[in-house]
Amino acid sequence: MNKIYNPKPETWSSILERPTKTVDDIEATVKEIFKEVQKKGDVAVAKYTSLFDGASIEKLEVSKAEIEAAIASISSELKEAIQLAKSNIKKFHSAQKTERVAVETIEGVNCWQEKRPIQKIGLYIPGGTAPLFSTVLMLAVPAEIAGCNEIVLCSPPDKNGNINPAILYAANLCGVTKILKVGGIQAIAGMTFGTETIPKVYKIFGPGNQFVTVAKQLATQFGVAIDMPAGPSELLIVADDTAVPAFVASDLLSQAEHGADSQVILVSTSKKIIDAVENEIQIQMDLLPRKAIAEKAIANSKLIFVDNDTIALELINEYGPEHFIICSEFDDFYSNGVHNAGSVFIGNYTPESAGDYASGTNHTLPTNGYAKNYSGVNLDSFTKAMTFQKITKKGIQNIGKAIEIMAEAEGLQAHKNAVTLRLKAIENGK
Ligand SMILES: NC(=O)c1ccc[n+]([C@@H]2O[C@H](COP(=O)([O-])OP(=O)(O)OC[C@H]3O[C@@H](n4cnc5c(N)ncnc54)[C@H](O)[C@@H]3O)[C@@H](O)[C@H]2O)c1
Ligand SMILES: N[C@H](CO)Cc1c[nH]c[nH+]1
Ligand SMILES: [Zn+2]
Repeated sequence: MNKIYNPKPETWSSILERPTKTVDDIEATVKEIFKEVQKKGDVAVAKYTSLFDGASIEKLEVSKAEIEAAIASISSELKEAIQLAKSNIKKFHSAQKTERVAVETIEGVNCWQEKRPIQKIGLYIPGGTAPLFSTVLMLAVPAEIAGCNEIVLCSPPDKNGNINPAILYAANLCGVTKILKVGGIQAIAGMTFGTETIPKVYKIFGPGNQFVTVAKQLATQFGVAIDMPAGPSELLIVADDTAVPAFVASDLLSQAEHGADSQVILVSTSKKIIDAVENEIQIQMDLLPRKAIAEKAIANSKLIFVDNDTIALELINEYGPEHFIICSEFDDFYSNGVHNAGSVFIGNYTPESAGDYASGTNHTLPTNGYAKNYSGVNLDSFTKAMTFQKITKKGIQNIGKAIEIMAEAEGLQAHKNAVTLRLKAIENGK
């Protein structure tokens, strides 16, 4: 890991640069695959599934028999763990429901806002190097609460053409309506244009590698909404002498093991903690089954010493991490002062893994600095806010003159007439 002491603010952006490929590196491939899927549908999907996943798929859609076999293969221990996580995710996301907002802005002018579910949605569940069935819970549970009625799920098949049984189990448990064996760019293209087998959706959700993330961004150019760019995982920890080095190292490794392009950063006001964490990382990393992956991410990662908490907070807000862990005596200072982070974890007993699986918060979060302008997935991600209004005769009299004057000033006579005709009708006793 690179240790950096008191970096100057003008060097922060280069020090904190993400190790991910840039959009430009990937865009040409994404565009080519989109074009082909749009033109050739399932044939193109099959071609790219064979190329990138090494699988030859006869039937893209997962059958009932495959789902039943998956349910039977899951241990009762895992089923119980999934149930506990689902229950907490459901509790936290149900509490995010907002009431209908209704206001009489002026006598006779009634305005209100109501939420409506997005009817057709697509969920992308990563499966390249680890089958992230926990992501099914994070997306399908709030989708069900919101009332989305068509929930399509895409996940890459393994070489034998199968999706991991835990993904199928969780999808079935959470009301997914169609499961398709397709991943990567070809899955996002399929849900964008629709193919013979993959339904076209209105909004695509879910994390993925850089190929998936760039594909989701391209999908928006074809009229499909996306949740946000949720790419390779990131974690920034701020720790002082009250932190436990072994805990801090375990958290950093938990996100490093996602992928070689994950980024983990420690910011500290204590040189002692930096050295102790560095030592612990080496000890713990050697024992990990995914050591080869974690090692690459750790090689890119940074241990940064700063003189005080004010500088640390500025640097953290400049970076905008997906996950932010606070292990500091001054946790209120950091939690009140952080503006740019996807999800915040406070205290020595709040590992990031809790949010990944079971505490109840959502783990689909903005990466690559997008925490500066995007929220993570939440209940509102699955709804649209629609406004309504009903105006009485008294109401149009109250606002009519203002509308006429404003329409006239914009040079829009027809707008003005729509009010004038009504005001005259009221004057004439109609
Ligand atoms: N931000 C979040 O909320 C969040 C949550 C969970 C996971 N993640 C991230 O999701 C990612 C999952 O990545 P993954 O790779 O394991 O699974 P994935 O399902 O995202 O990607 C696998 C697919 O990528 C495609 N692909 C691979 N190499 C390619 C190439 N050279 N050209 C074109 N397409 C190619 C293949 O089609 C393959 O099916 C990780 O980076 C992890 O950190 C992020
Ligand atoms: N940490 C990931 C989000 O960046 C989510 C996840 C799923 N499973 C384990 N972790
Ligand atoms: Zn994780």
